[in-house]
Amino acid sequence: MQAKIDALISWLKQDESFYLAPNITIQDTIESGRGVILVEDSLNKNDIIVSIPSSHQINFNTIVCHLSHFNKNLSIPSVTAAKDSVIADLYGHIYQDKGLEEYEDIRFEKYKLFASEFVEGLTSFQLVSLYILAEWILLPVWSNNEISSFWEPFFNVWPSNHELRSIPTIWNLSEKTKFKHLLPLLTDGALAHTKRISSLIENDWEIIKPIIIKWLDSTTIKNGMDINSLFEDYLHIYFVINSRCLYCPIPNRDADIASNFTLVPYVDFLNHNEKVGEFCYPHVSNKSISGYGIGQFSILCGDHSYQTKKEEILLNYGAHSNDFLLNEYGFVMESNCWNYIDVTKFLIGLFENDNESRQFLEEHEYWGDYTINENEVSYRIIIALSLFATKDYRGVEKLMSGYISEDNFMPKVRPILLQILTTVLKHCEERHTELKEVGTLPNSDKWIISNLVTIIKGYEEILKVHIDNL
Ligand SMILES: C[S@@+](CC[C@H](N)C(=O)[O-])C[C@H]1O[C@@H](n2cnc3c(N)ncnc32)[C@H](O)[C@@H]1O
Repeated sequence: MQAKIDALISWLKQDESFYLAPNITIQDTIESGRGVILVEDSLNKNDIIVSIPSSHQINFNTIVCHLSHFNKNLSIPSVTAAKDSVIADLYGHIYQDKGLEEYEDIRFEKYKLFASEFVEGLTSFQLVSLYILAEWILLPVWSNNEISSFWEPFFNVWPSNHELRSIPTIWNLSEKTKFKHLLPLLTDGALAHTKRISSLIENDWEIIKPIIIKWLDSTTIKNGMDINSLFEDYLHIYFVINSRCLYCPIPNRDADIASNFTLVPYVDFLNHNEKVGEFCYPHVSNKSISGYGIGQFSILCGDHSYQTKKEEILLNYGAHSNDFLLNEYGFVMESNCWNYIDVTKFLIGLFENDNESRQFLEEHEYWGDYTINENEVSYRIIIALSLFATKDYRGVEKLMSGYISEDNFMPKVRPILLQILTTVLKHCEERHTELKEVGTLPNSDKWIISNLVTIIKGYEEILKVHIDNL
């Protein structure tokens, strides 16, 4: 890996606006993969840790610039206008180094399929995954390994399939996974999340698949590649993007919030910490020194300064529960204050034969979305249980409006809540035992099972706190 990281840094140094603090390095561990650590001196508030030029980021904007080098008909004026000479120079150097003539680059042929209207209609996820599939997986086959992508040093430091194997959507959608049997062992919250991402991924695949089929049909020597193997590659690429992308406004993509991201080498080595607002923070300078792209992306030191050698430099990815982290990034935290339990299924069951109460809660927008975290049982639960316990519609309306306190209802709510929490805890304990058993089976993957056990333990801790307090 060190050689690949050295190659990445040399590649980044091609652009003189690249900056890397001299006192940091990458360490690679089994627990969290690559991460950034301090090697000497200190890093203090607002110190720049790393700063990456536009030219070396992958996003909707830079991809369109690269594609338009190969496809002169592809033009999105606000994006492509400024880049022509810069990108032409860049490819000029690449061909010179390889001793190739420009016409020998197969991409002039293959990228004709990128019509302007088609590209403009894509989301960032669709374009970025399609482009990476072409540059990373297809280009070596198309060119018989003679042409490598400009982005190759970046691709080379991305996680392998094996490193991303704890992501449930991969168990759900891959034909090659060995972990489908683990899907029923997910919590309800995690499984709902898996289904949501799965349908997004399948939807995106349907949009980009016609292009991939045309590419396949026009490729004579396929080296065993077919649409199914490319789906597996796409799935891998999707989660490389998903687990490494950084929020950043992308001009012309503002209608779709999920399209506002960029992939930033080296910055994407920063691992997550649950504390919000304490660690590093990003800064995007709109001035695009490279002449194209969305701007220089920098990471600066936050309130937490670094004085100790080997201390890991961390970033907060957001206030995410373990169910979320597992689904989006394929890891969990031993202790995570953002964990919560969705107990909607258990509460809704109470109203099975009580349409009037259900309707009342629906009308007042208190039906469903019942959650508990380590600090509180949500107010929605208290409202629903107050109604269930008393059928006092007027009283509950006053409670909703804040005219009376929940203390009026708690004597009746408490025993029902206790019963629900005890039932949920029993379910968790059974699941915990089941996971331990699955973990002892030959060929079980200890790391994935331990991730699932950590999620259940987090649930048990939340439940026990509230059961003890009731
Ligand atoms: C943005 S990347 C960070 C760099 C990554 N470790 C690598 O090897 O390239 C996000 C990925 O890092 C890993 N990761 C991040 N924070 C972690 C943490 N606190 N514990 C374990 N793994 C973590 C997860 O695999 C996640 O998908």
